[in-house]
Amino acid sequence: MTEHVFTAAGIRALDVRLDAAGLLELAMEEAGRASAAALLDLAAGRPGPLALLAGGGANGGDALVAARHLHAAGREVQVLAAPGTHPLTQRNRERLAAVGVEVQRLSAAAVRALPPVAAWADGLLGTGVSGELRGELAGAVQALNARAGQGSGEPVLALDLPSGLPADRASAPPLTVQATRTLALSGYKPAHLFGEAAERCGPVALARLAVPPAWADAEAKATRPSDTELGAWLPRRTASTHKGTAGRVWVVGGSAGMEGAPAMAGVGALRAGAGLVTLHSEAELPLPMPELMRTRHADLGAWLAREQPRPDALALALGMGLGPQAPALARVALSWNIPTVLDADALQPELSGLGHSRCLWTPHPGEAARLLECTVAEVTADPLSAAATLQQRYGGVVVLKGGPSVVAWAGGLSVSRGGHPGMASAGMGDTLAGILAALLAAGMDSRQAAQAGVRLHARAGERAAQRFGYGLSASDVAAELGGAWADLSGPV
Ligand SMILES: NC(=O)C1=CN([C@@H]2O[C@H](COP(=O)(O)OP(=O)(O)OC[C@H]3O[C@@H](n4cnc5c(N)ncnc54)[C@H](OP(=O)(O)O)[C@@H]3O)[C@@H](O)[C@H]2O)[C@@H](O)CC1
Ligand SMILES: Nc1ncnc2c1ncn2[C@@H]1O[C@H](COP(=O)(O)OP(=O)(O)O)[C@@H](O)[C@H]1O
Repeated sequence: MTEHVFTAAGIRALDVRLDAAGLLELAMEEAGRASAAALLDLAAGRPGPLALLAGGGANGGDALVAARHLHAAGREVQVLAAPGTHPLTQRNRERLAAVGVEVQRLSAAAVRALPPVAAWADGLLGTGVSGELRGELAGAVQALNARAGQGSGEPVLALDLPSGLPADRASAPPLTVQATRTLALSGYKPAHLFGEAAERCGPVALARLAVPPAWADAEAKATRPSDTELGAWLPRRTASTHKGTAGRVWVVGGSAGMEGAPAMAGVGALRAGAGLVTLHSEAELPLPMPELMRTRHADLGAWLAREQPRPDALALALGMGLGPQAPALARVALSWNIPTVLDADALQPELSGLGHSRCLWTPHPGEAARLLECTVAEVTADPLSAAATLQQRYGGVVVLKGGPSVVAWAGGLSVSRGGHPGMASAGMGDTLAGILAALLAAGMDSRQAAQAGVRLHARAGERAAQRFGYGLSASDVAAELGGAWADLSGPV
């Protein structure tokens, strides 16, 4: 099932819909029940009470509901709460009192004074945070981090978000809760997925809540498609498929000293099912697999100018190690209007506006910063917005690579799952460019090819990491593509 990624504004809009339908209170009840279950799981095997911290807003309401469910399950709870500002939070505080649970006033001193606990729930602040933490919440968060970080072993479950962490950004302010785990409510937020913010969350689990899918689709900023959905898009071979119909890929790249990049792209294309892969270069390229074909050109520009796009299924991957002539060659390739992946040296600002519906741009954050004429930090602080802006400026479909990668098309965004930190090594992006070209050559549309190709690559990385760990190389990842394909779509 598709998961959603919401900004804080998206959650506010969703809450307005829930409220209008009389469902917001039920959603808080569900959030609290899921939080109680997640806290029990985190505390499993640890002695002592469960401590719940509640802020004044709806995030605090979730914590108070969780406390009621834990109490009903026979667990000892210690509840520290700020005065309720949200009506549902006040109501749940009254309900907690009615079942006999005492609520202490939240303060840093009260956090420090609690006896050893089995685990903490941080329900101080969720998507409603604005600015740096202030007042008693700042003190309480410092006291919590000090306790949990001082070898007490007391784990912290963040409800929706670690308090103080803005939902929409990958960067993190100096003071936020450092969570052991986070339970995302309704959907993921950008902070759960990217950069330093994701590190403050720890591993993130999702509690969907009973939100109608159409509302989630309407209010989400991005989706996170499941492997089953992506696998269903992958092309299927039949007994009558032959190499000419499986898809033909031309890789155009390489220059003196950069001979490996197009070769890696070629391997990626072959391993992703392309029937015929030819490397075109002015340089003498290595052939890491004898199944690859290679044509050396005296002048790539003159060759491309003479060539006509073939009528048979053909996709281009252009730019890997190509050097300064890449943008001029990319211009010619784009004028052919055939499925094309532009990578590495072909990712240049002068190509702005030239993308078409069958072309993919595959920048890493450094290349994205060059294309957007901004800093890398600006790209990585908000990868969803950066990918959307790139798509608007360049056209076609954009794959902003990273852990995770973002795919942007006209009118939509998706975030990839999985991958492995060992994939931060040379040639990994070249392999991806080849995979994407193979999927385009097999007839997939560019949006689906981008989403499925990025996940195939990430899945192959996960599989290769089981064997090679951090010593992962792009060739190891390519070798796992067949297995990754089977994981997504079942045996071929
Ligand atoms: N559909 C869903 O997913 C559902 C989500 N739900 C939950 O709702 C949560 C969002 O709740 P929310 O909008 O009430 O905001 P929330 O995070 O509690 O913060 C507001 C409070 O924080 C305070 N405050 C703000 N900044 C501050 C600062 N820097 N330093 C100190 N204080 C600061 C602010 O005070 P004020 O600024 O008003 O003085 C106000 O009291 C969401 O994360 C999820 O947990 C479910 O319950 C229902 C369905
Ligand atoms: N930490 C990570 N987690 C998941 N995937 C990653 C991670 N680091 C890098 N990758 C993936 O590896 C690839 C690296 O691409 P790129 O930087 O272009 O490599 P190169 O230019 O060396 O070929 C991208 O597809 C990216 O998504």
